Formats: sequence, C-alpha cells, structure tokens
Amino acid sequence: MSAEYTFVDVKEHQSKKDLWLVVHDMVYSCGDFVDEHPGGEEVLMDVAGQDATLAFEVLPLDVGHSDEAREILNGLLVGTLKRTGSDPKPPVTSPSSTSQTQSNDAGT
Ligand code: HEM
Repeated sequence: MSAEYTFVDVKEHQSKKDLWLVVHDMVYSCGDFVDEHPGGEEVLMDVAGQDATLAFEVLPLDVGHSDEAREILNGLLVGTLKRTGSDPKPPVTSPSSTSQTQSNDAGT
C-alpha cells in the first residue's frame, strides 16, 4: 500500500484497537499487535497517533529493536507520512549525530 497520510490522519487512530504510529516517516497500524508486543501495550499507547521513531529506535534496552521487530513493523505498514509545514521534523536517530540536540514534541 502506498497511501499518504498527514499527522492529522494519524492522530485519528489513537485507541488500543485502532493504533497508528509513525516510524521514519512511514505509517504503521499496530492495533492487532498491541497485545503481542513484548514491551507491553503501555508504551505503544504512549506513542499512539504520534511519531514513534525515537521510541522504536532508541529506548528499548538503549539499542532499539531487533531485525525481527523490524520485520513485524514492515508487516503493519499502511502508508507514508506526508509532513505539512507545521509538523515536527523527523527525529535524528543516527548514532553518529550525537552532537545534535533537537527537541521533537510531536504531541498536541
Ligand atoms: C509497532 C511497533 C513496534 C514493534 C513491531 C515492536 C516489536 C517488539 C519486539 C518484537 C520486541 C522483542 C525484542 C526485539 O525483538 O527487539 C520488542 C521489545 C520491546 N519493545 Fe517494542 N515494538 C514496537 C514499538 C515499541 C515502542 C514504540 C516502544 C516504546 C519505547 C517499545 C518498547 C519496547 C521495549 C521496552 C521492549 C523490551 C521488552 C523486554 O524485553 O523487556 N516498542 N518490541
């Protein structure tokens, strides 16, 4: 699927059963996966409807998720993110970019 969604669209899916999140400007529908997540449903609910790039890449065990987790994520893809002018910039997650400090409040 290659539909395009804005954050306005993504934010409409914040319930446990209908949970979208953004990782690297791709949009994923994770409702069916929430109960199976080894990290628990709470952390997914925390980023529901938001950019979860940092949460996915960095927070778990300080190293991010495994390749297996990435494959699961791929299977949940519903489209790509279309950023509009006022949207937060994508978080910088490259390990080589430690000198960059960037605040990314994707919340409302
Ligand atoms: C749809 C997106 C996600 C998928 C498919 C996913 C998948 C997984 C998988 C398969 C694991 C097992 C370890 C591994 O293979 O890396 C895991 C662990 C974990 N995940 Fe996620 N995850 C997602 C999003 C998140 C988010 C947004 C957070 C927020 C911080 C998070 C936090 C964790 C934590 C803390 C663990 C470690 C659990 C433990 O072993 O104690 N995950 N996740």
